[in-house]
Amino acid sequence: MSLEPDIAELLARARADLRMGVPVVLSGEGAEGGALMLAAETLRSGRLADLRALDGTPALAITARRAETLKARPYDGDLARILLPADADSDWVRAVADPADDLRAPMKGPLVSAREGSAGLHRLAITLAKSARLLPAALVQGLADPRGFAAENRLTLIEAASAWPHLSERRAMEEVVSAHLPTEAALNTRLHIFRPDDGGEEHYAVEIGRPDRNAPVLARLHSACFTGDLLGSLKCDCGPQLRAAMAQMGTEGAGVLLYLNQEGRGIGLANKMRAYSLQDQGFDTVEANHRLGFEDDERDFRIGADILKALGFRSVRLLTNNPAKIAMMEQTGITVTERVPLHVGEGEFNRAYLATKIAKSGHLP
Ligand SMILES: Nc1nc2c(ncn2[C@@H]2O[C@H](COP(=O)(O)OP(=O)(O)OP(=O)(O)O)[C@@H](O)[C@H]2O)c(=O)[nH]1
Ligand SMILES: [Zn+2]
Repeated sequence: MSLEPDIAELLARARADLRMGVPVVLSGEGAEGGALMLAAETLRSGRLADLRALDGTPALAITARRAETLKARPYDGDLARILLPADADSDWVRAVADPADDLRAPMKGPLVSAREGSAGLHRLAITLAKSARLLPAALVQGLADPRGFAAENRLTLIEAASAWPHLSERRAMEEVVSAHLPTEAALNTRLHIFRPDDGGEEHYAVEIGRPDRNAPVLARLHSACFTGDLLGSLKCDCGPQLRAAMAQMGTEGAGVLLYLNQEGRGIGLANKMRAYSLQDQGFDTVEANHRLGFEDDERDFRIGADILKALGFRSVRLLTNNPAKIAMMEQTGITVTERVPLHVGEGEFNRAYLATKIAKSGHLP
């Protein structure tokens, strides 16, 4: 065992740095060279000035989704590298990253995208910003000697070759603790806390009764929704779905509800509120995610399968209207013997949202 942090620990550190507005150094493979990155959302003018003092032209990396709204050319497929104009300040960078004022001030360009050179480190920078639950946009400046630069400035150094496999794989979920928790749905309820070893989000399993591990269990993969679950928001159906799922498990005497901390379909609460604000401007739930630069669903349901396996389950009767959840369960080795529909809580304020999910996100009516 070494005292040095491993790549998982370095990535956790990099996420915290980016959320504070501290730069992170990236080191690529071969022709990719090295780069300094700053998340667009937390960029401060002093740091932008320091970045400009380095050699070369910085690029603002944005996703192809965001580029589409801005009419910028995504020569790199899934992303565009916008060359930073000489007079651009931190407000300009944030305005490119954040669609809040798109309708009021649509002209940010002309935006010129880079064509030459590698976009590998720009892709890594966007992925890191996303995994820090920030807007998916980052300023990237090439560095000739990433190792030396990181050591000299005491910055976190991320090697692309070791980071990529870690960013696409899941960490093992360890159960930290469980305890009895009588609930309205069932007196015999147990709450299990699961934690990955990379400083990532904890997720919870609510076990109702003592389900047979050798038979399909009535299960629900619930994604955190602070607004719906806790505040009683009428914009979605999450709160009623959470309570109806637990009530059905209580009535049947057994079930397991996984409460996955993937707020806002995996973009985090701040970004979800940005999406809500775009919805107030007339965009639907899918369009709002795209304008922010995200895919419509950034969740990884395989985490739910991992937790089910850790609890000893192999097959489920899944309470859902979302076929993507069933597909991901099956891919991860959990058999879905039955889909149990869960239609509750439709009303005046979420009718259009639920219709959009059926029309655009493949949800079953
Ligand atoms: N980005 C974004 N997330 C939302 C919005 N409304 C609700 N959410 C999030 O969506 C997640 C719930 O997803 P749902 O689509 O209701 O449910 P599902 O889990 O895909 O499918 P079901 O199993 O059928 O309920 C929660 O994480 C909510 O925070 C929205 O307008 N934008
Ligand atoms: Zn909700």
